Amino acid sequence: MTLKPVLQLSNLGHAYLGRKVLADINVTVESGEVLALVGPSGCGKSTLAHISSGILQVHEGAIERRYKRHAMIFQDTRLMPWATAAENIAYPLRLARIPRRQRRAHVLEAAQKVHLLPDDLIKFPVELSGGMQQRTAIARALVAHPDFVYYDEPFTALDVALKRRMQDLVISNAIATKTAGLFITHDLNEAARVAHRIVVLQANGHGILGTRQVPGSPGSRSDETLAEWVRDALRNDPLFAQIFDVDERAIT
Ligand SMILES: Nc1ncnc2c1ncn2[C@@H]1O[C@H](COP(=O)(O)OP(=O)(O)OP(=O)(O)O)[C@@H](O)[C@H]1O
Repeated sequence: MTLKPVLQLSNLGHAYLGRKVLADINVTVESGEVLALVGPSGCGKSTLAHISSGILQVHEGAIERRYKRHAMIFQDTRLMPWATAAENIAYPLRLARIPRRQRRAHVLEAAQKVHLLPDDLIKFPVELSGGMQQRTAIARALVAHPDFVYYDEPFTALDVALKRRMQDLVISNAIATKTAGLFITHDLNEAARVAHRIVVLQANGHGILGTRQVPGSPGSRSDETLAEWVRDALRNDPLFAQIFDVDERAIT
């Protein structure tokens, strides 16, 4: 029996005020697969994630979602400043009307996954470091056990060491829970580290330029293997040249 993709985008397109940003997008994400989406700035990556997740309405093409529950992690953590870390993490559980006494155990479990301590949980976002805030946002995304996660450049603003730790968190969670996802990033090193496959989106709403399978699987690749693969991709694979060659200002 062949498994059906958990997310299937067919001939998806989108325009803002008549200006085409996405066209002919055909993407599938298989069960347990993390698919990275890279492309030049302004090529429509976030728009694609917003349409796929239902934040934006589909105007052109079709989406089949076969996952049960999705979560989103953004670059901006979008934590509620008036609520403690624990209350922020518990928010999806409140929305799902999980009784208060059950929420605590779920919050503690999610906090443990991202290495937040009980002392951190009683703090407000302003009292947490940038890394702790991002951990809180990841815990909030994972608390309701999603089987699909949209990552919209979640770690772009973080320094190299912190970015790596956050990537490790999402990789280990995705492996442990077989969670599929769509991971948007500007960073080919990040894409190669967290994803099984990489899709490159073209600028000017011209659709998908190509797809590459990254050898091995996330979490099992050595730093050397990854560095070599990325170096080779940037030097010898024309698919990746445009990520760095095209600038949003050139888009007409
Ligand atoms: N609500 C909107 N109204 C009008 N234009 C928009 C809107 N949102 C995005 N755009 C434009 O659509 C294009 C695609 O934007 P989008 O944010 O999806 O690209 P992106 O690839 O995620 O960009 P970046 O990598 O810089 O985050 C951009 O030119 C952007 O300015």
